[in-house]
Amino acid sequence: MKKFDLVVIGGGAGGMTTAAGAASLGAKVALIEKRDELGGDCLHYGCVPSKALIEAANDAAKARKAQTFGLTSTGTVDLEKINQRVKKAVAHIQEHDSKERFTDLGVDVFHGAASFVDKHHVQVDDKQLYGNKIVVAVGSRANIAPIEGLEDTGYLSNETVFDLTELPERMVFIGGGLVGLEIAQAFARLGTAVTVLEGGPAVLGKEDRDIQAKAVELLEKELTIVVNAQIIRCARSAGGRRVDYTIDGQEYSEEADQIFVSTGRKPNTENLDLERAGVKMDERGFIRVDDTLRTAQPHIFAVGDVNGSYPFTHVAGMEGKLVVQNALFHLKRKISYDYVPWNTYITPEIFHFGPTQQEAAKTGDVFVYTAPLDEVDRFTADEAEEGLIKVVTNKKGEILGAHAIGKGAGDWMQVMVLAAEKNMKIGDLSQMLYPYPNHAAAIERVSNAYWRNKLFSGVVPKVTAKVIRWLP
Ligand SMILES: Cc1cc2nc3c(=O)[nH]c(=O)nc-3n(C[C@H](O)[C@H](O)[C@H](O)COP(=O)(O)OP(=O)(O)OC[C@H]3O[C@@H](n4cnc5c(N)ncnc54)[C@H](O)[C@@H]3O)c2cc1C
Ligand SMILES: NC(=O)c1ccc[n+]([C@@H]2O[C@H](COP(=O)([O-])OP(=O)(O)OC[C@H]3O[C@@H](n4cnc5c(N)ncnc54)[C@H](O)[C@@H]3O)[C@@H](O)[C@H]2O)c1
Repeated sequence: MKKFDLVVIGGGAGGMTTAAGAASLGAKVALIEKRDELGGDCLHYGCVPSKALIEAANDAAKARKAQTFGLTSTGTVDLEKINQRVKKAVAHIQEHDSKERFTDLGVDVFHGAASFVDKHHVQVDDKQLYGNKIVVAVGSRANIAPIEGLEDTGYLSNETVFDLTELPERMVFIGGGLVGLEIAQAFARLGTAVTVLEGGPAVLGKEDRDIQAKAVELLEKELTIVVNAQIIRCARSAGGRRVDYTIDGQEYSEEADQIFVSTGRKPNTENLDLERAGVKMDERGFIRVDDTLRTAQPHIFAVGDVNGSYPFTHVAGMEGKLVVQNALFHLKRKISYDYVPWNTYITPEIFHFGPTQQEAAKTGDVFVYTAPLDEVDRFTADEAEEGLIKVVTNKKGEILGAHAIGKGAGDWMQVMVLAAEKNMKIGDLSQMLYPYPNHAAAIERVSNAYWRNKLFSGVVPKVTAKVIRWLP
């Protein structure tokens, strides 16, 4: 039997970061992945294909609009070719996440579904591996809502949608979370008539209210969003497929060629035999961890989607890095989610960092600085003026939260994370130069609003006026 300092189960974002980090420090590491390729959901069925599809859809939407800005292009869509482009992006990144890269680092890579034999032994196919420490990084998958007739009617999920070869004329999306909205808008931009049926009272409910309102206003120009929709059944119909639902007891139906289901995620913990290792799960099957990411067994850790914290690739990576230190050096470093930003890749993008205005207001006095993007020259030049930026501070001007919706916001707002981590104040952000005319000047604009409030109202202008008159 092979013995390892660290056995990592799951070769996605969390598992790969952990395995690579531990091997680079000299640990003897096994990485077990049940699929043929490493990379996990993010690479194969999540972030990468969805972002490639979004980019292609935005190109199609631009091509269709071309005449309005003096170009000619039809914007005709060939979904098979578009999905080839998506697969090319996946294949390219796969090279970086290849088995060879990990074996070169000294990691022993095993393919097969792993399960626990006991607290230190893991079974993969006919092999048993011993792990002094073990990291569970098995991720999550689509949690398909139990809807009458859905299985027989047939549906798409994030695992099958990128194999479509024909663009559907009409699509219904059940579930308006991040997965649903990003892909729904991409199809709308490719030319599909899209309806999103969301069971809850709102979409993008975690966003700042002004950002959410702007996002919904813009999305509704391209697709239909129905909230409080209680799905009762799906069925085949003469026109293709049908979804029946109620709102406040009133029954409605939506016809579609394809139904896409994005009703949340569930952890991949069923077949791991975690109870043999004494690892505890919550009622939904997510692995319980403490703030050092240890499970009920101090030598077994859980990172990424499977621990139910923040289901993002960058969080899985952050957790993996912490676990390398805690597992190999017996440390008790605590995870902090204080500086976790996320982007919603609808168009225009949403950037989210820290508490929203509404959340921060519950904890004390807050100051809010906002600017609409139509006041920032580059957005005007790009004809992308829809959007806004909002920064929430305490009374000292320290950044609590930063939120934006606008073209490329997920990139140009990144500096806000650094500013908050380094305890910079909003005023500091107007002290750096912004090469004219970049999009990040939105941040300059909002930080200038801070100085305008501080300096140019109240007593300061009265004093400076006197000084100016007094000087020769
Ligand atoms: C459509 C979509 C778009 C997304 N877009 C983004 C985005 O833009 N940005 C972002 O930050 N996040 C995004 N996410 C979320 C992101 O994909 C996840 O948060 C991330 O993949 C979690 O990484 P992980 O390592 O925990 O799990 P995964 O990446 O899922 O990796 C888990 C791995 O474990 C393997 N495995 C499972 N069970 C076993 C077993 N018993 N034995 C061996 N191996 C096993 C799986 O095959 C898989 O390869 C998106 C998700 C979806 C669905
Ligand atoms: N840009 C990104 O970083 C990105 C993109 C996609 C996904 N993700 C991650 O993946 C996670 C999962 O996303 P998701 O969209 O699958 O899940 P989610 O939990 O974010 O959204 C699921 C939605 O489906 C709705 N729903 C559930 N059951 C329903 C039903 N029967 N009928 C109608 N609506 C129903 C829920 O109310 C919810 O709004 C996200 O939380 C996010 O962290 C990130």
